[in-house]
Amino acid sequence: MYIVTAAEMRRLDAEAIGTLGIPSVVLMENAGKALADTVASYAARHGIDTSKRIVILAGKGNNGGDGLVAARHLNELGWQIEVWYAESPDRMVGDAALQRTIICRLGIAERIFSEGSEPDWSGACCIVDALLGTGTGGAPREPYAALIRAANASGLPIVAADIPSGLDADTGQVYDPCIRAAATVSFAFLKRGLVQFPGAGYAGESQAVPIGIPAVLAQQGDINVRYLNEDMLRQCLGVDPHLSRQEDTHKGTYGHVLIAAGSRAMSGAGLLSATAALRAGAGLVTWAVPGSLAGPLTGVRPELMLMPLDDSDSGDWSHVEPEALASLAADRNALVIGPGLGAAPGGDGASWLERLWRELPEELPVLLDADALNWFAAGDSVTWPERSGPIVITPHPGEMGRLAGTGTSQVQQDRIKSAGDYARQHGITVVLKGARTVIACPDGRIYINSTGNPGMATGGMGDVLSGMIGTYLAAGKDAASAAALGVYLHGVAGDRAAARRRSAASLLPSDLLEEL
Ligand SMILES: NC(=O)C1=CN([C@@H]2O[C@H](COP(=O)(O)OP(=O)(O)OC[C@H]3O[C@@H](n4cnc5c(N)ncnc54)[C@H](O)[C@@H]3O)[C@@H](O)[C@H]2O)[C@H](O)CC1
Ligand SMILES: [K+]
Repeated sequence: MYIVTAAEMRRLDAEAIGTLGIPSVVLMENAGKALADTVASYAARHGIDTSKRIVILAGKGNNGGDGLVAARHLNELGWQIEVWYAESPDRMVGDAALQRTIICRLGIAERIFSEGSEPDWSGACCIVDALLGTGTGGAPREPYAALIRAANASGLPIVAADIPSGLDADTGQVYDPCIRAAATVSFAFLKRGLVQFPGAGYAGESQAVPIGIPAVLAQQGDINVRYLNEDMLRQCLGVDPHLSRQEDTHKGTYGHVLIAAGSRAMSGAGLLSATAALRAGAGLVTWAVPGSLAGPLTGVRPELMLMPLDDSDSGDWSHVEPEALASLAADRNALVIGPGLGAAPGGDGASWLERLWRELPEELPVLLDADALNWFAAGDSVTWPERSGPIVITPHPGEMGRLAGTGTSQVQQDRIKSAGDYARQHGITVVLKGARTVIACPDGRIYINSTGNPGMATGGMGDVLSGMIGTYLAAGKDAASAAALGVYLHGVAGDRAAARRRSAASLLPSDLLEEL
């Protein structure tokens, strides 16, 4: 499923009309009919009393035109319709003006909004928001803003056409005000703003509906952001989300993961990551730890191979030589480094990592997480080493902000762009964690995850994810597939664990290990 920006949508729209010759009014008809169908199915599913009026809020652009088509189809169902224009409908042009003429001829009730005259919400059962769509720029101006505020204050369920009015279609940022929709029907393709927060929270249940723009246009048109679900994993990435195994395989088939993680205060981070690697299906997992921790950790997880590295009794990585870790990596299939490492060796973790790069096998896939990212970000160099093996990083927004030198809030303002730009510029795979994790590949492909829940916002969840992706890298999957598979299944495990506990709040990373 493709996810587009407003500009990409306009381009595809223009190609469908100009190159393929599909009349624009046909697209509008399909959009409006899909909007009416969504309203009807929403009303049926939620037991809405449709003997009351449906208020259709229409702007003067084509989004308003879609609303008028929906008004006509809902009128056909025998529902009471009242169209409220944000501004004089005489200002409508083209297809939208045509729809308005039809509405007039049908005698459907229409009013123009102004201060002091607003819909009688008490007589209404739901609202259709067809005020502003992808042709909008900036915060809604008056009188659109007042109408949006009034609609939100009505307490009625709102079904939005294409995007909730007031949402930035490209970034997921919301202007003040923004429609709080119960459902959003997005035409042809999902818009980026619907799958990134806070926008995703304003869109309610969102879905894309076909309106006659062939998907092949998106395929040919360099649209490289996709929604990550099982179909996408199978069809685009060629991976089996159920991880079925061939009979004729052995532990070597599934790879040997080396996890470099944990320090005295955060040994659990390493244990979670290494256990997740096992549960994700690794053939073998070696957990490298500062030597003075090895005693108490021996046997805590019998399947793990524990490899103590000389730490001069520090209990952390400050005195572990990178060359000692690199020598362990020699016959392993992937390295995960970062969870719970603690303070940087000699206060200069970047130099430590540089020494590590020099000694690591050139083709070994490496995943860097947590403290390893902070060590790198604190260094002078902003370039990642050139290696034949892939590099995957799994930052949360704070770590991403430090790496990119921009700060957390800038990252969050446009997560897709932040992760995408960094991946392309540095030639590495970026997993930007958070609600709707973004996976960005060096070749420009981007996947937005569809699984997971807010119960996963708790310390240790990232450690589980890094171990899982490490396993898929060790099993020979390319970086994009390993990252996408790990992120997707991590979310599925979180969703199952939350359902089993009947509580997201009480979810622990260890619960996910049981679900894997
Ligand atoms: N995707 C498709 O192929 C189809 C999409 N359709 C619908 O068309 C809209 C986009 O229509 P457009 O006319 O370009 O823009 P809008 O309806 O979003 O309205 C823009 C309208 O509002 C004015 N305006 C701009 N910014 C503001 C603002 N901040 N505040 C107030 N007013 C603003 C501007 O002057 C315009 O007049 C898309 O979302 C779909 O719903 C087609 O119907 C079917 C094909
Ligand atoms: K809208």
